[in-house]
Amino acid sequence: MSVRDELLQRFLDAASRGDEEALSLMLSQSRELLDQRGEQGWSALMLTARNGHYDAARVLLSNGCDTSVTNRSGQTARDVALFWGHRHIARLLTSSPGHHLRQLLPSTDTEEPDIHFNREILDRMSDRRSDGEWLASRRASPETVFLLFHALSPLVRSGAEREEQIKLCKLRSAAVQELLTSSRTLEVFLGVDKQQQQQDDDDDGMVAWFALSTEDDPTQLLKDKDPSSFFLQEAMPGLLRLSDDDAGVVAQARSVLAWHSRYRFCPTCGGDTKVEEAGYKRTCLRAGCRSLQGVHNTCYPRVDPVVIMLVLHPDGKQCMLGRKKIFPPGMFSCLAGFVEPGETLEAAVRREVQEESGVQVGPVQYLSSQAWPMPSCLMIGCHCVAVTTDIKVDQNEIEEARWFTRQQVCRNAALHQCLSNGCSAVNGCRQNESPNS
Ligand SMILES: NC(=O)c1ccc[n+]([C@@H]2O[C@H](COP(=O)([O-])OP(=O)(O)OC[C@H]3O[C@@H](n4cnc5c(N)ncnc54)[C@H](O)[C@@H]3O)[C@@H](O)[C@H]2O)c1
Ligand SMILES: [Mg+2]
Ligand SMILES: [Mg+2]
Ligand SMILES: [Mg+2]
Ligand SMILES: [Zn+2]
Repeated sequence: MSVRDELLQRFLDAASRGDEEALSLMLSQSRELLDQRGEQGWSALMLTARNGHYDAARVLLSNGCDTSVTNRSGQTARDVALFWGHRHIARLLTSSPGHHLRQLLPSTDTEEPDIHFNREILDRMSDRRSDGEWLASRRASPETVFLLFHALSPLVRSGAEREEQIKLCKLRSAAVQELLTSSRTLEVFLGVDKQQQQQDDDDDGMVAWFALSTEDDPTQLLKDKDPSSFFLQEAMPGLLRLSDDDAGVVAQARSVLAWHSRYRFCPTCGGDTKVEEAGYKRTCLRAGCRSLQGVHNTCYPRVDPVVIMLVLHPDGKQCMLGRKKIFPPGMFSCLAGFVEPGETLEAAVRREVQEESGVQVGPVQYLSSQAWPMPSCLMIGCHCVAVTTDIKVDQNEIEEARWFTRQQVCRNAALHQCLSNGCSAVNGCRQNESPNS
């Protein structure tokens, strides 16, 4: 027997006996022993699992041994532990695969980021939605703010400070009298100004905000109200040009209005509906409809959960970005996809990444979320770590996906910033550079 073989035999014997001290000492002198295998392909970890030596198994794990290897019968150390009835060791080995991958996930101990569409300047005061008297008094108050929408586009004007920025037109009661009484107007109570609320806790002092959606031809409306105002043409990237305060209000208003525009009839029986709760409910008008018995989510504004994930390479130095065919040239983004019924966020992340890029994902970690009012998604941002690295895009949805280094992404972060601030040169920026350039 060679010196090497003799050393390996002594190492495997120590594992069989559960001699932690001997294992630690031998590993400190000769690390390559860790995953070496002896007769029938048995590793030291398998031998500790066979003989129920929990602490010795932990010594091997803390040295980073590979839990996925199998012996000649195709068993992993966990299989061996289960076969011999050592369930505590099997549990130890269950929590270990992917442990080193989990360490690649960033710390979750960070502040909630200030993301476009997420700022809430209004207290929604949902308890007031059925208080007709109070709503009528707010509607009539000269302080009340009305936002006007047509075909889901808000009425805006150019920002004073920066040319690329746009501002919501905040109309007062006198300017919208006609609209308020028109059957072609839909009204949604959005809430009251949080800042004003803090200064003045008298109910009448509250500054209420409403969204009004009009079916009327906007040309005439604009001429009457404010000649410098206009209905925003395209939601993307138009809505990115709003300030964070305005964007938060639009996220709420646009999502609710989009729901009204798509759910005019009862989803249960197809009957006509009436709007209730200040724009937050549609109730079926057909007597006997099942939706009138008990509480049904079909009567309330819908939100579609979508996972959006940054896939980290197992080397910890790269991440995956992809591009859809419909993206402007040069634009890459995180992969994303709708959560399906009966699915957890983690499962949705793994499935969408696999479908779109062919890459298998291990650990998944939630980061933060974003309201996405096109028309009404909740983007659920996650980090995850890949356990395979070969990319094979689905070709239907994703045209290309690649691994990018940290430097490549950082170089383009400035461009992203530029996009989220509503840079007027967005198209130029996106076309001129890609994360790979
Ligand atoms: N990086 C991004 O891709 C990104 C960024 C910001 C926002 N979003 C939003 O996320 C949403 C989902 O992303 P995706 O398009 O990659 O999803 P996806 O990968 O699940 O694919 C979309 C397709 O899934 C089907 N689908 C399944 N459930 C659906 C549902 N509830 N509504 C609509 N279609 C459904 C449709 O065929 C649709 O074409 C998009 O609407 C987009 O507005 C995506
Ligand atoms: Mg997708
Ligand atoms: Mg998909
Ligand atoms: Mg999908
Ligand atoms: Zn019905």
